[in-house]
Amino acid sequence: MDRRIFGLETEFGLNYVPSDGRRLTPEDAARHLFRPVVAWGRSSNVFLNNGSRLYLDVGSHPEYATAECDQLLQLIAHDRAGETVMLDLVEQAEEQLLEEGHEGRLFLFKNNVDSAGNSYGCHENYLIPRKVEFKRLADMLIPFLVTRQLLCGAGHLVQIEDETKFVFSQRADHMWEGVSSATTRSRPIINTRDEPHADAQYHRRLHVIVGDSSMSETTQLLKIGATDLVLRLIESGEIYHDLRLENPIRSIRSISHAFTGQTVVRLMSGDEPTALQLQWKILELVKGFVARHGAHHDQVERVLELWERVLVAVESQNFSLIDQDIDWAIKHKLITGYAAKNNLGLDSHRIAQLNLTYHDIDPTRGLFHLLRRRGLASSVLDPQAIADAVENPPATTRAAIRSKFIRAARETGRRYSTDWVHMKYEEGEGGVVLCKDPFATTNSAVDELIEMMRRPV
Ligand SMILES: Nc1ncnc2c1ncn2[C@@H]1O[C@H](COP(=O)(O)OP(=O)(O)OP(=O)(O)O)[C@@H](O)[C@H]1O
Ligand SMILES: [Mg+2]
Repeated sequence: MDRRIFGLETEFGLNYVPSDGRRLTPEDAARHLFRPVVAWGRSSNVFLNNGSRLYLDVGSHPEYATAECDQLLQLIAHDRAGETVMLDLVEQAEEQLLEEGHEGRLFLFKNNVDSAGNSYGCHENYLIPRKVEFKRLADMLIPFLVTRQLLCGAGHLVQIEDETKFVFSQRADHMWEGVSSATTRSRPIINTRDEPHADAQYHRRLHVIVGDSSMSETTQLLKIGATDLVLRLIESGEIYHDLRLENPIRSIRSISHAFTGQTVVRLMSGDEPTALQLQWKILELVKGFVARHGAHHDQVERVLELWERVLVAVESQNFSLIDQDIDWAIKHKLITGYAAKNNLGLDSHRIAQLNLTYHDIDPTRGLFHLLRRRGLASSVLDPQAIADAVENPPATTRAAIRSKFIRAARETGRRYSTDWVHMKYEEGEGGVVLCKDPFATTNSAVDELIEMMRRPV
């Protein structure tokens, strides 16, 4: 697939810390956070002008799902825009709370585990051709996803047999199955719920729920860029080695916990490569594929260079090669440096605090953002691209149609509703348009609805 639709869903951790001793339950804090959203859209589940979806499910983890994107940097910009949207809500909520006599701060974390041990996700969505047999795709993709934590884990602290250890991944300990249709009860690596948000005859939406959220744009680039390349290789139908794992869930955990890349993973074929060897093998296959077919976008070389550099860094245990680029390595340097300087064990409360504050999305408070300002963490985007993505949809996908529709409805004050594929005008003669093609940027039937809205009822 030459052009692919991508979307990223991020659930945030939320914490309210009162300075007047008056606590709020997480649900209450989330409700306060979403008050302006409900005022704007009469619901806690809305689509914004930039084509994204902002919502609060049951519970207290606000979610931002990017609009459909078809380019890597565009996707990263739209994901970062979600942080800006959330920060704006935090500011409004804190003011409102103060007016009601609550003095305190709201914290939002782009991480995957809260202090009570609950996990929440960062889901990746990839449009794939229906004709690729799903079982074959999953068989090939899962070995990559299980070992992908070497490339893009967010780093975490886990207690293993009385010892607190630094591990690769936040999500690894919270995955329970390889492939299934559930997302919460039994968390699978790949979710098979078949909702393509596109023409089901030709397309599927692959829903990957195993990934850690990324603070670093560079890590995000590698995470999505490498996965897209592996998907292209699978989609091509070219020969691929049988790398099926005997026990993906056992492997994902042991790889994360060992934090060496040297964990042996048993394959169904009987082979026993290490996690690193598996990654080298997949990188070699992808490089061969790119050499034969050429790069399909201008970031491919950058993705391959980063991918290789991470594997060299893990193999040589020389993390300085990647400690400005990859979340786990940036965080590992921060934590081990601080622990050594202050003579603290990894089980110390202050170290746990660093592990959390790394993910605080507030640019003045969050440790990742602090490191970036000091030149100790790289980025890939021009900040203007993020500001643009807060206001505007990707111009190259269906999000442009949705955005135009929402703007017109709000300008005219008409009643409307939308989801990923439907645009519905709910007044007068009204009507609903199904926009099945996620690559389309215009739709004449939607334009007619807009015309209708502009006419007096
Ligand atoms: N045809 C498509 N192919 C791939 N991704 C798509 C397509 N259409 C929309 N998306 C993306 O899929 C994501 C859907 O997010 P949403 O949160 O609505 O997902 P969901 O599957 O309904 O999950 P849940 O409601 O359980 O969180 C968005 O990021 C969106 O941009
Ligand atoms: Mg979602």
